[in-house]
Amino acid sequence: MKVAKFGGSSVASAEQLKKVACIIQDDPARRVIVVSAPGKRNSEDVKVTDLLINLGNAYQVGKDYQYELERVLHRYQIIIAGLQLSSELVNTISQDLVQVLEKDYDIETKLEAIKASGEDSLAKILSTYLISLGIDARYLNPQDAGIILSDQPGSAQILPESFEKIYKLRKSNQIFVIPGFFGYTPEGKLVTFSRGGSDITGSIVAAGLKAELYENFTDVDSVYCVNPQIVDQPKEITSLTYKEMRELAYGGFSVFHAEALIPAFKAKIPVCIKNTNNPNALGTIIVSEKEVRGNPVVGIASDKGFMSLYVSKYLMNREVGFGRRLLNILEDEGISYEHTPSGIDDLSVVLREKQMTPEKESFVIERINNELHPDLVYIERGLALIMIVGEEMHSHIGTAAKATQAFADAKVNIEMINQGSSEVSVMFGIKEEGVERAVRSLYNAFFR
Ligand SMILES: Nc1ncnc2c1ncn2[C@@H]1O[C@H](COP(=O)(O)OP(=O)(O)O)[C@@H](O)[C@H]1O
Ligand SMILES: N[C@@H](CC(=O)OP(=O)(O)O)C(=O)O
Repeated sequence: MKVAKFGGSSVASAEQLKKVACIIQDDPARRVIVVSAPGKRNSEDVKVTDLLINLGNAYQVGKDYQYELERVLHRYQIIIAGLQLSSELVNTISQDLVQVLEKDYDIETKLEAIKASGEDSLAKILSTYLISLGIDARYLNPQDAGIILSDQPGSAQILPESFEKIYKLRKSNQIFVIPGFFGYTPEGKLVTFSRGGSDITGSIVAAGLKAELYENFTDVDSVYCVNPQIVDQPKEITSLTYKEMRELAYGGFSVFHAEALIPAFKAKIPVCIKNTNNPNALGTIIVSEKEVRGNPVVGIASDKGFMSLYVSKYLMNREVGFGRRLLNILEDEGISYEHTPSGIDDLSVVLREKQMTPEKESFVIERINNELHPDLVYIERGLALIMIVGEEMHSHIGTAAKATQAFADAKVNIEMINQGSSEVSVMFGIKEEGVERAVRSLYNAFFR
């Protein structure tokens, strides 16, 4: 049994959904299908999830939301017409959405339900289409599938009791179409994962079903060793380990959600990234262990939007509890941190920039000054992280030297370096404006 997840680009139009139906029909083992909401049809287009967020925002501020509602419904209308399905389906979807808007939910749950309706409606459209082709398919709500999540709206996490429930779906011979991106708390409240979270649903369902394979269909032939938007036609990665993919996804390989690997990894389910527009291409397979490749670096990931909180105090190394008290101040503000490169008398805390609003920033700085009495404290915004990743790095001499030379060649200053103790990755912090130059130079050093 295989679980196939189709991302937003794969379900963006009737033409794409026809390809999806062919892929499902091509392999009888593809028994559970997870779908995203319709994504962009071209670079100027808007994802349905973003249209729904606009609709929710209009509703929340008490604005007339008819325009936003029409834009969402129009996307479904053209898909439904293109698949030659009854226009009744548009009415049902429209009624469902209006019902969510009118229901007596608290505002947070309502916004979550509006956001999740993109996946839900698309799953209904695809299952209806598959039935029209004579396939024994059925829409399955995540609650009925057994997807039970923690009560963290917008960043929910799977609860362990889910997996046993999902396993029961094996009994059926029908093809299930499950909407991705959301689930329910044990109390029955709808909650979503973070953005891009349909990948997580697919991984959870594959783990629960103990599937032989989790196929993740997207719009590229494989995972490339570097973002194809930065380097033209980069080398394809045929196989990589869960650990490598986890690091690369975290580092900015947006092709797969950074949190999506854990369920598949724990259940030892191989993951394959494939192209809906070219399903015969081999794709990229993600497994526990792979053969020795010879190149210590498998991929180079980059991401913008970080900042560093720098704190310096003479004899910091001897002050018991300094780090804990600093991190406590961030915890009190609900801020999570990514890395903490440190020296003898100084410590930097690297954070996602959007967490630190200007109000939080002045409050945090004031508390650090009052409670920790540092010699110096400042914030540097506009940072990017670049990660070079590869399981073979630990047995290769000179990888970091080659990387730092590549930064020098690109005339990019390295602000910080962090090598994880597992030696699967080395992370470099630089100013955002140097990212593309540095990534191209690293690509030349390791792959050309
Ligand atoms: N290293 C990489 N390899 C392949 N694709 C990448 C990589 N880094 C970023 N991407 C981007 O990820 C996109 C696919 O992810 P996404 O847009 O989330 O797909 P989907 O619509 O299937 O969910 C690709 O079109 C590509 O531009
Ligand atoms: N539709 C949701 C979830 C998702 O996974 O989408 P996509 O497959 O287009 O990344 C989002 O846009 O965040």
